[in-house]
Amino acid sequence: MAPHQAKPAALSARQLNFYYGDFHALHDITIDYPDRTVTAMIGPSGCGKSTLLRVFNRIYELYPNQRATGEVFFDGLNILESDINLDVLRARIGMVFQKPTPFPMSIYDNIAFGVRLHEKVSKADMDERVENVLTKVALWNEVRDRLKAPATGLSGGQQQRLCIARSIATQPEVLLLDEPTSALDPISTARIEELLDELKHDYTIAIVTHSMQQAARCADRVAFFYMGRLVEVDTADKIFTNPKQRQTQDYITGRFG
Ligand SMILES: Nc1ncnc2c1ncn2[C@@H]1O[C@H](COP(=O)(O)OP(=O)(O)OP(=O)(O)O)[C@@H](O)[C@H]1O
Repeated sequence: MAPHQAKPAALSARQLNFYYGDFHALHDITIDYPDRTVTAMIGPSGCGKSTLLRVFNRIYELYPNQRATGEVFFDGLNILESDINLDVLRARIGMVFQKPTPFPMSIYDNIAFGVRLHEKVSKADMDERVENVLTKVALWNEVRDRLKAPATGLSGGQQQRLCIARSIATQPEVLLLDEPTSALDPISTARIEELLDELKHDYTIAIVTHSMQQAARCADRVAFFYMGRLVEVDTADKIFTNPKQRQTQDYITGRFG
């Protein structure tokens, strides 16, 4: 691939609208998430960042009166179509939430649980899978001697790395991260940011963040949202040095939000 050739989109929304009952939360969102790229989603509280992430794995369908219109393409399919297998979709598009959400089970089983739902894996292969993903998230050395201990005994930063490990254990193609470091100390935050840099070689990543510094450090592309609309999306460099829209400029320089 030539250095400046655009990467194909792993995930694309087209004319996407989202409603909480009568409230129209997302307006005509059209955006591409290029393959194996980190896209940060920024914007003031309530602008719709988390709502958009929740559309991408159709988690909103667990709640009544929430609906999306438009199209979201993933691997050639519109994933908003009704005949999509949601278990498979959620294994292929993994999500990590703001607060670490380990299952109330052992460190090992936190990872093995999701894998067992989707695949028949021998004990030896499962052991290898667990070691592999824990190594990827730089947690293996910290937990290798207590894999059978409850995950809830880990620190917040370790729990969040475990949740990322759990998401990648089912070998997704896309990772959705909703403010994954907002509850973490600076050292755990730095480790997760380093991790994103590693993971983007294998996964397409969309991360919601309130930290401009984090977006600048981690993201290849940045999308700025305001009041349910996508104002602009561009390379991180352009958004932070020369955005096209005045609203973006105002937001990144702290004039509002
Ligand atoms: N369950 C819900 N029912 C009704 N309205 C909702 C619901 N969840 C979110 N909203 C509204 O949808 C809009 C977008 O919310 P969303 O959580 O996506 O914003 P956000 O940009 O992620 O905000 P934050 O940065 O504070 O997390 C807001 O106006 C919010 O009040």
